[in-house]
Amino acid sequence: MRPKVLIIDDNEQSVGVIASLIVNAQLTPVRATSLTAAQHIFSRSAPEDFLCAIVDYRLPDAPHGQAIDFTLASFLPTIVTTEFLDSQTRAGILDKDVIDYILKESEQVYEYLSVLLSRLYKNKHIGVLVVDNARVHRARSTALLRRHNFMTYEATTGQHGLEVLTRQSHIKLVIVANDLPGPSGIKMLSEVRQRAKKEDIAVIGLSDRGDTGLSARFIKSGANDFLTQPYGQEEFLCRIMQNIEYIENIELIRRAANSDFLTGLPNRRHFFERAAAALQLIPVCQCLALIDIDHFKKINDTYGHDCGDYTLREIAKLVADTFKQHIPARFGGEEFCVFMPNIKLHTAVQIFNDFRQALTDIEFKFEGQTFHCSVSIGVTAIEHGGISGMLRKADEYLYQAKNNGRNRVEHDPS
Ligand SMILES: Nc1nc2c(ncn2[C@@H]2O[C@H](COP(=O)(O)OP(=O)(O)OP(=O)(O)O)[C@@H](O)[C@H]2O)c(=O)[nH]1
Repeated sequence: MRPKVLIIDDNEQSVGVIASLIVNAQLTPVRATSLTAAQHIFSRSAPEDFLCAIVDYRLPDAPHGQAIDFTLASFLPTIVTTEFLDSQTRAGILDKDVIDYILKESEQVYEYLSVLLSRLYKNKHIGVLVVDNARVHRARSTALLRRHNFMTYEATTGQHGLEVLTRQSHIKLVIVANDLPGPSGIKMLSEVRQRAKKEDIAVIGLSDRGDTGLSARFIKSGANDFLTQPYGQEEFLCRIMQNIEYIENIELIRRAANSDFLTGLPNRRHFFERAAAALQLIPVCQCLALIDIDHFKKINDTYGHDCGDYTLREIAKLVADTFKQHIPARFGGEEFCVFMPNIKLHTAVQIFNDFRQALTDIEFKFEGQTFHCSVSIGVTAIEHGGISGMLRKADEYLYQAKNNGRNRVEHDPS
């Protein structure tokens, strides 16, 4: 079920815009035009159904932000919208532990709201580790992070922090103070950098206002960013968002660079990297197979190119599923490749024969047409010449499989 977002606002126009943003973020808007209506809706729902609430500061039955108190008391992460904002109101809103406030003054502000919503949703799966010996500082940082739906972890020493990092692979950001019992925060940072690059785990160093050299030391030692204490809540959260988005963008770029556009399988370049690394790790008992769809041109010619694309995607799903323990890839055109580390030839040949048989049994359906497909496969376990040598050998067997009538597996002599 899609999480819900409670909108408490009596302005039809802004409710319309906010509701469509919520729908675009794949969430479900639930509307209330007053505090009383919101209380009624909420009394009939489970709090965990809601991702957050978007609350107008001034409502007919709650003119001074009382609706904000209600959503916060109901443990709903709250975003405040307002048409006016003097410094006293702003301070009052920020005092209330809200996620953020949005001034309803331009379309760009609604764009920011949309970013905020999708972040709240994504943050649920992101871990942030706070390493600080000062309990008050730790508590403040984790409270702010939890308000934004992050999973938070705390450590009082660098060693403890490294242990947490080892156990929790979803930690993407570490906030570390320098002054820790035992080795310093900078020492911990250099240990983190031996395990993970800046693009994999972001580190923000905490520096004191009086110590200007510390922030530079953090950056030179591999930190992505630094924060000077005492920090404002808005600055803190902007830095967190910026660093998390940096990690996510790199991940997106990496995924795009490593995968085949049509099928989502790893591409040829990525395959070479992974297979070569696996071969180096265990240089014996490796198998490599080339899988080629039979008479694929006929599918394109008979049912059209879109049907050809559909067939490639369907077969790729089967390849990904069957060989998820191994290293599969789309090599280009109608050819797939699988590298199997640590397997005997006869076991690999059995797996490929089962795969070939399973594929011939599938009835492909595309725009009212039904048809069957088959594949020819060449398998080798001869590691001579590295991955390129194995590919040449597998290609020879694939050629034999095509010549011997297709829909078959040819391999090294047993
Ligand atoms: N739809 C679609 N077709 C592709 C794609 N890449 C390559 N092809 C087509 O795949 C076909 C491959 O044809 P051939 O090399 O003659 O091989 P085949 O028809 O499978 O015959 P055999 O391999 O000898 O069994 C060509 O018509 C290419 O245009 C793609 O991404 N999408």
